[in-house]
Parts: sequence; structure tokens; C-alpha cells
Amino acid sequence: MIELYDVWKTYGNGVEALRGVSVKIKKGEFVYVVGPSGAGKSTFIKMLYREEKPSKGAIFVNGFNVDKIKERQIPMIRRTIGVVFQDFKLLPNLTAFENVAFALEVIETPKKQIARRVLEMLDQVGLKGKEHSKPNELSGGEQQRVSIARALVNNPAIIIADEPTGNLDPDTSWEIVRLLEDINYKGTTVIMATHNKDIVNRTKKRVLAFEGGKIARDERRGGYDDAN
Ligand SMILES: Nc1ncnc2c1ncn2[C@@H]1O[C@H](COP(=O)(O)OP(=O)(O)OP(=O)(O)O)[C@@H](O)[C@H]1O
Repeated sequence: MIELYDVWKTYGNGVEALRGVSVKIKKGEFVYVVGPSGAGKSTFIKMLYREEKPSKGAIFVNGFNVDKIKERQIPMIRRTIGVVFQDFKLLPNLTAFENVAFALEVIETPKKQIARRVLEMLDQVGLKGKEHSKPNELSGGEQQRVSIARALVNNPAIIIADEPTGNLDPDTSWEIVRLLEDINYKGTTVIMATHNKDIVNRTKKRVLAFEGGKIARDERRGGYDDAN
């Protein structure tokens, strides 16, 4: 479902962010992406949903040859992937309901279907009763739940989360990880970049540890610090 073959990324300023990354991730896996700041985690993640293009190498995601597709095909691949960010990226003037609905409106889903699906998603992430709240009326954890509902609403095969707990306190971070585990249990592949050692060490999932633009460690039931 995700395959990278010798992927390199050199940014315009000459920084080599990825230096020969090859990896396969199967449908239904839960994978942590860890490593020190600047190791290439975000660059790796951005490659998967074509936010960045590789300088060299090949990337296949959900049957798309990501590095080869045309600009106009990008929305097609984005529909098969839900993305969750550290800073939520919710639209501040829209309610929780409207933020999630927006993802369906842009793909022209019929109105009736939108209402049903959005309420179902908000319920699934534990936000029943908060449909009409705007982001500034919600806690950080609740805002992240809205953004997870938005990422899930198109029923993507993959959820990619870049530091989803970076702005949350430890208890709320655990709630978000439990929610992602739940989503994974139902069959969605989850890829999560994180600096949270406690979560990685205690949940025992596959760990891809980046260092200097390379995968230094790929372990089935890994920890954050196994290399040390
Ligand atoms: N758009 C960009 N233009 C130029 N250089 C970049 C760009 N994005 C990232 N870099 C550089 O590429 C390298 C890898 O960055 P990346 O953001 O992938 O690391 P990271 O592991 O996600 O770090 P962090 O944990 O701090 O988020 C760094 O040296 C960074 O400065």
C-alpha cells in the first residue's frame, strides 16, 4: 500500500533531507516515525501525500505512483489519505460540524449524506454535543478530535499524523493515541510522526527511526530509544 524505493530529497537550499529511503508499509499497519529534529520525518510524511516531490526515487501510495502523477491528479490521491497536524489547521470561523463537512463539500457530496456522515464522525471521535462549537470554544484535545474526524470523513485508507500530540498535555495525548489505535483497529493504516517517547515506548508498534535523512532502525515492536 505504501512503497518507497531509494527516495532522496534535496531542498532548493541544498539541504539533503532524505538520503536513500526505502520502506514498505502494509495495509492496516500502525507505524511510528521517530528521530531527532531535522532527521527528515516531516519530509518523509509530506512525500506520502505529495506535498513534496522526491528529487530521486519512486513512491507508490494506494496504487498511485505519487512522484509521477500530474498536478490535476493530486486531489485523487489526497482523497485516499487523511492528514492530521500538530496545530490542527481548523478553519477558525467554522463550527466543528462545518470544519468536518467542508472536506465533503469540496468533493461535492450530496447535502443529506454530508449531515449524516459528519454527525457519525463527530460521534466516533467522542464529540457528540460539540457540533456547533467553534475551534476557540474547544480544548486542544477536542480540536484535535475535530481534525481527526475531518481526516476520516472521506473514509481514507491511510491516516497520516505529523506530531498530533505536540500541543497537548500527557493525558490528552494518550486519548488521541487511543483514538488513533481505535481507528487503526477498524482497518485504517496509521502513520504517526512523534517526539513522544512515553507513547512510543509503551504502545509497542512498528517504529521507523530516522537519522540524518535515513531510516536508521525499523522494528516491529520498537521503542523510541532502542538505539541508545
Ligand atoms: N521547505 C524546506 N526548505 C529547505 N529545507 C527544508 C525544508 N523543509 C525542511 N528542510 C530541512 O530538511 C531537513 C529535514 O527536515 P524535516 O522537517 O523533515 O525534519 P523533522 O525530522 O521532521 O524535524 P522536526 O522533528 O523538527 O519536525 C532539515 O535540515 C530542515 O531544515
